[in-house]
Amino acid sequence: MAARSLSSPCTTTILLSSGRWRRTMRAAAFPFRVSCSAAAARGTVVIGLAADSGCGKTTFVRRLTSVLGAGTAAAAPPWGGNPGSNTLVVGDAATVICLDDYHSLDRAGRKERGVTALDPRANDFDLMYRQLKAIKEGRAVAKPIYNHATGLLDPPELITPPKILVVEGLHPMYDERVRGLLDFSIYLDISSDIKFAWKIQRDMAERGHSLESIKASIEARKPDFDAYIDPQKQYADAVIEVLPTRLIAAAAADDDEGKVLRVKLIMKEGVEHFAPAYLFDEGSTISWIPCGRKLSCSYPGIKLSYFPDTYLGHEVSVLEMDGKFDKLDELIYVESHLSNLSTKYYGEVTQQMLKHADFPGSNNGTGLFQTIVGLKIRDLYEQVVAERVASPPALAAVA
Ligand SMILES: Nc1ncnc2c1ncn2[C@@H]1O[C@H](COP(=O)(O)OP(=O)(O)O)[C@@H](O)[C@H]1O
Ligand SMILES: O=C(COP(=O)(O)O)[C@H](O)[C@H](O)COP(=O)(O)O
Repeated sequence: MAARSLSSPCTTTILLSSGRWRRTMRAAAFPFRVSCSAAAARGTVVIGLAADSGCGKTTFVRRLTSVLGAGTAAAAPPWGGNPGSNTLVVGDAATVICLDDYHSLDRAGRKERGVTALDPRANDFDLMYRQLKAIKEGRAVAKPIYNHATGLLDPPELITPPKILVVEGLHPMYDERVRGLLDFSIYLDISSDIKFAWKIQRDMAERGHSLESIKASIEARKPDFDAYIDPQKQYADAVIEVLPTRLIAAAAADDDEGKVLRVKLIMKEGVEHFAPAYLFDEGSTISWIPCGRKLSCSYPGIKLSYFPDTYLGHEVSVLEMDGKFDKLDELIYVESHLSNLSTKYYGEVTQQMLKHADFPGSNNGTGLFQTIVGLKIRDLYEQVVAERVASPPALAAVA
């Protein structure tokens, strides 16, 4: 079959995964010569998104790819790919890979050994590191696929270096070497009761699991979550923490099944290319109830806060929103009091939120802060590229 070039100008070698895949690759091969774009040759910017299962990674990724891929094709699986692929390609702007693809044990293997998917022994961090490093340096890789439908490891798929690579999953910040490749990292910290409500609703509705089996799986995973997933938040540049509301008395809030949320955007100070967003006055401590003539609020209202704090030993700025919006278009009133949003035009946050009003969390701080983080990531990428254009890396670094 004739070789096809995906794009020009630079041809790369493919970094294969294990010997097992090497054999599969020879048989199936990829019917094209692999190339990378000039932007990728300058180095891919790598973003890590960590959270436990059912904590909203997929939902965040949908908002993020909308911001990053504006004006390009909608996110789609790789060209000619495996239907079991977990990868999303957003034109040449961004690619999102799921780190579940680096499970070294399939579902049966985990069962046999009595380990969960959260246990590092069920994951191949050496391969994860080698392949992410290769992509960051502008080389394509043949990444394995973990098929969530079958629980098996499928033949690999080709990942060419995008401008922005988002790696989402359970462990993007667990391995020191992988962590060192991240240009920016986010952790979604969802308090237990809310996480359980989200996961139960998703796994029953979309995955056909029974309530009992979901509860059993949550219990079985808890020790590994505490040991291997939760500690990653100390490394995150931004943490989105989702907590029960403080606007309603605890008992009444429980009855409401966590429908009103208090959400914190915890932003590390001193991170290169990342200037934390703020409310009214940078560095000050503010508490603001915006409800009134310009913002409609039904019970229990909305409270926004902004303050400096320390988080796991780091200086941070925190934006907090408790409550929910009644009318999303009125969010512009709140947006106009926020600064350092990295928007390209007035009202871009509100426009993004309106565009995806049907996504979960669009009426509260989860959607608002995910959108803001998405804009900050776009801005970080643009700053990195501007710097590289001004001072290109040595050719040896990307060869
Ligand atoms: N901000 C949110 N508010 C309410 N429900 C949410 C929110 N984010 C996610 N969910 C729900 O939680 C479930 C899991 O979300 P998902 O994005 O699939 O998580 P993950 O990819 O981390 O497993 C989905 O059913 C989704 O609707
Ligand atoms: O923890 C996760 C990630 O899931 P999510 O996509 O919810 O973050 C899954 O349990 C494992 O990857 C195993 O998958 P399975 O249980 O399907 O074999």
